[in-house]
Amino acid sequence: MAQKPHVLIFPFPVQGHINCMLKLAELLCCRGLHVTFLNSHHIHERLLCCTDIHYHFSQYPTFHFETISDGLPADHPRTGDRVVELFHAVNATTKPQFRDILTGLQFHSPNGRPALTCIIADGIMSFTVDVAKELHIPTILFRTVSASCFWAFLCVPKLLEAGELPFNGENDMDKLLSSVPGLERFRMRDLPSFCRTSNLADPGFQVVISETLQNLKADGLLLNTFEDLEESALSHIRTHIPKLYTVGPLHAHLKAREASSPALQQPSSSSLWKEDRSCMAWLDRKPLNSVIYVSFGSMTVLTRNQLFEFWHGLVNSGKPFLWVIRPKSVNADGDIPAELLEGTRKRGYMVGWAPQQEVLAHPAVGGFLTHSGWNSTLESICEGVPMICWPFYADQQVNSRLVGEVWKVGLDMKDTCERATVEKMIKDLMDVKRDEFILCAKEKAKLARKSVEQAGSSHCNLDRLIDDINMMNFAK
Ligand SMILES: O=c1ccn([C@@H]2O[C@H](COP(=O)(O)OP(=O)(O)O[C@H]3O[C@H](CO)[C@@H](O)[C@H](O)[C@H]3O)[C@@H](O)[C@H]2O)c(=O)[nH]1
Ligand SMILES: C[C@H]1CC[C@@H]2C(C(=O)O)=CO[C@@H](O)[C@@H]21
Repeated sequence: MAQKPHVLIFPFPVQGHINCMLKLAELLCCRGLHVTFLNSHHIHERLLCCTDIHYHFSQYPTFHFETISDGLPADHPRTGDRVVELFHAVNATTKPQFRDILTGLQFHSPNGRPALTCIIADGIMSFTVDVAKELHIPTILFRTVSASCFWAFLCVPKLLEAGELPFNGENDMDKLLSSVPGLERFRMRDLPSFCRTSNLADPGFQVVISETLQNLKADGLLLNTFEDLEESALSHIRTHIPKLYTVGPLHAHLKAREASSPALQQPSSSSLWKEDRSCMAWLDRKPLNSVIYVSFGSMTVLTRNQLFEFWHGLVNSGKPFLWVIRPKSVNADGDIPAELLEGTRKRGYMVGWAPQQEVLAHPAVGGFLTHSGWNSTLESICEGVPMICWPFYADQQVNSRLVGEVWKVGLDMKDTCERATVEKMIKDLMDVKRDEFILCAKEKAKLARKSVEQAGSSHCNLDRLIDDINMMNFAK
């Protein structure tokens, strides 16, 4: 009998990409596939120190970790404002090492793993396709952003042709885009932050656009979304990439799988910071739907002014709040006004990192003030928790527009965090307009659950992906 396929999964080395690609890895292992998960040394050390990931994955004899350099020194902050440095380092250092690793895995390895069948690599590292092609290994790319964001990136050449880009200052920020199908509900303000430059040679802009166009060369594209959520963007993408697999929300997909297989362990954390679980006991003492949960993800950095505007807004809203302030995520020190300390002592709770999925599932949580990272957005949708969005960078500007304007499951606070706005939006989300948001949020949560159940679209698409990988294995 033929051996099971062997897939190399290779994420871009940041938290938001690791989380969903590990879930995919686990889903493939559940189906008996061999998976080698290629982490940066830096990420891997952090996972080992903050989680029980090794123990968790030891339940899958077909799973293996390998590591590679990300090219940056250990003390580099790897934050969103410095992501271009990470791109350059990966290209200069990781890319040549990747070729060596792939060559090593091309044939049966001494520890019994079969030769590689295919690669599932992060779509922001399209060099993987070129290296794999040289070795005749098929590659499916996994882009970890929303389909809508991916579509917006794909449309950039058309937006340039039509003169809607490049960005020409703050004037046209609120005009609806009109030249490209599928972007009718988006303004310049809602395009990925990398588009906010008049310099077409800007390194951030260059990287994401050229990477997106390179994605068309792969043998398929995986997205962490589901058909009912982003129908329009998906149908447009399919005109360029017919082999498209929507298998999300991956965290819910894995949860559903685990619920139906009692032998499997509960999901494991893949956090790069130690989760402070004391917030769960704090939530247990709060009334139903009363708490606003605040987190800006793993890459956002706040100025002192932004920190204090949010803080005043939260305290002035009068609502209990649970706020994740990641270590080293605020560019500020100095004194804290007494009224903020007092308001926090009465109603607030702060942690350095939280078990976010559990927090969002807690009955006391009534709203989420988020940076609109795609994982956070999907996690909130799955729990039916309405959002206030304050996008920081990259795809987040697109996601927050989806939340506020397309799905109507919350409010888009984009480009301001003035304290009065924060206070008003919290009151609107938690009280004044709560019913309308909850109605839409519950509906989306239902659709998300349906997509990952037996016969749901994401469930079927995962089957199709595995069938296609099996075909690649036979053709090897
Ligand atoms: O206290 C916390 C805060 C976050 N998380 C988890 O960390 C992940 C954060 O991911 P995401 O919400 O996507 O944000 P980023 O960390 O900022 O992720 C990067 O990757 C995402 C996927 O491409 C992009 O959408 C973002 O813009 C990009 O910054 C989520 O799974 C959260 O559950 C925790 O477990 N505990
Ligand atoms: C690290 C960030 C820059 C590009 C990546 C991305 C993408 O388009 O794939 C969007 O936001 C972040 O997840 C990534």
